[in-house]
Amino acid sequence: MSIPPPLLARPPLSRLTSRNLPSLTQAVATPAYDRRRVRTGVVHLGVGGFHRAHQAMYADRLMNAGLAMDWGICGVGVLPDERRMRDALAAQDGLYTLVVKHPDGTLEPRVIGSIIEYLLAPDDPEAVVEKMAHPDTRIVSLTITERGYNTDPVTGSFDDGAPDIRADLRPDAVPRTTFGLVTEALARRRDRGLSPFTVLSCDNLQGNGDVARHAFAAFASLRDPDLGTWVEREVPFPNSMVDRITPQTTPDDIAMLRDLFGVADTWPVVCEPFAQWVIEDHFPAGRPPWEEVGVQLVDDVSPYEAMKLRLLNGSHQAMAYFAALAGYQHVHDACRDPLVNGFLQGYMDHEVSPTLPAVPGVDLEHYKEALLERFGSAAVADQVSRLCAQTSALIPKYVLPVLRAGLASGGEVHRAAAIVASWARFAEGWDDHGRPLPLVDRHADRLRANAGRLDMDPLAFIADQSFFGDLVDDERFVEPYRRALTSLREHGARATLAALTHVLRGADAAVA
Ligand SMILES: NC(=O)c1ccc[n+]([C@@H]2O[C@H](COP(=O)([O-])OP(=O)(O)OC[C@H]3O[C@@H](n4cnc5c(N)ncnc54)[C@H](O)[C@@H]3O)[C@@H](O)[C@H]2O)c1
Ligand SMILES: O=P(O)(O)OC[C@@H](O)[C@@H](O)[C@H](O)[C@H](O)CO
Repeated sequence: MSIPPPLLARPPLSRLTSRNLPSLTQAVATPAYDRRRVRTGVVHLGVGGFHRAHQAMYADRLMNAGLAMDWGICGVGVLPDERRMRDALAAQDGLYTLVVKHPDGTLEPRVIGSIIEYLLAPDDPEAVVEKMAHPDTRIVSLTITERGYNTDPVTGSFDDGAPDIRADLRPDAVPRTTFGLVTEALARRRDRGLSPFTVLSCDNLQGNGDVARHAFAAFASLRDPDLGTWVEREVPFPNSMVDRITPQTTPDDIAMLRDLFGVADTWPVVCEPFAQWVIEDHFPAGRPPWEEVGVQLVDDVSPYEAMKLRLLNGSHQAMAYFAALAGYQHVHDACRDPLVNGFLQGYMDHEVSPTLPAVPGVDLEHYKEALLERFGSAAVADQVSRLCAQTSALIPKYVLPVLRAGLASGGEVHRAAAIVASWARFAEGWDDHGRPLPLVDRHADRLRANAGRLDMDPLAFIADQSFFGDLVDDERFVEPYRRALTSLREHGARATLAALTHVLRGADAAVA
């Protein structure tokens, strides 16, 4: 672990490349293995911050232990925006720095070497398809975000009407989407008599492997019904739970690495110390020995997923809009506000926990305490704006299942209703100080239009069935939602949290 700032002397500056690795200061860990010996076994779609802080880090750990040299990663960018990542990695021989930020301010930089190739699908889709079709490729993994699966948030059905999907389904289409690319590779493997690769989803979705199976089989069936049946039957799609808070890289992170450690890296990644990966052990084509580096291989990942998605990601949603409305930029600042902190604790204890199954080997009370500590890390400085982005794909997955379970069991739902109200208020576009709040969401126009009608109809936001199904018909949800929304609009986020705390204190005590 490296010395926290201030360092004794400013180290000389080196551009991050293979050739410059020996000249980096010892405070920066570098690959202990010969990268020229690493062979590609995994193709990964969606090389964002998280993949580089998590799966690629585990692969690097294995290689540093002299294991899994044939499980190197070929990164793939599916969207044209990924040209920036391609260029950044290409200029650095695929290397980048992962900086673990400890709560005491200690910084732990490590150069990760496990991504040995990178292909940009919009530039060369054929190369991407052939890479996946190659016999050495045994796993195709994904972090393409929740909306990347093209599934309806309420019904879960595959959105085959999306323009890019329709284009990829045309006869003789040159594949452009994840579905087009992966399905073409699978079809070629089948036609060549090769066994399929395992598709490993690492996105935050309950049953992410099942969701992926459903989406890929649906796409393949639309292309060719026999292929759809083959995908459904033959392609393994293990579920996995992934966890490591990975904020967006900021210019300050780049400057910190340059000034304190002498590394000129155009796109490092920063993250918290905690990392967890729980995977269903279903890899007929083989897998890296992940258990050697702390990954949990289990028969059934669903309890771990439910715990993580509802407690961690759900609490992120519980905090995000209240925090943004109150004017907080960073998660740790919001979490240190006793009103936000108390709201999160109440939500976790009284609304989420009763919906969770027992999780093997996990003490839930300890897990929840640790979460609040993780959120509270000023060193990590996670962005509230990150948690508020693309959340029409998140609220239905993390919060509404808790709300529905509470309604079904006659349990407490006031806080879940207030979270939905905070989202509606956020979508109106202004914080409590009158500053604009950007709405970064694939469905921004629709959400804004729904929120724009709240003056005339307080239920306009939750009447949209594509996000909320029939919840608007349940008065046990509507009544606390309406009250929270009115309070948010008239008194603001903090006053609403204070009022909720006051009102719910009695209810919580009665249940306890
Ligand atoms: N950041 C975290 O703390 C974290 C932790 C656990 C899990 N995750 C999971 O990882 C995902 C990515 O997070 P990130 O922090 O790396 O975000 P990011 O913005 O850094 O990267 C997102 C990646 O997904 C790709 N992508 C987006 N939409 C796509 C689509 N329709 N088709 C193909 N590729 C698409 C982007 O091109 C990019 O490579 C999250 O959505 C979540 O499911 C993130
Ligand atoms: O990544 P998303 O968009 O699914 O959700 C936002 C955050 O809740 C998420 O990235 C967490 O930081 C992460 O899941 C922690 O492991």
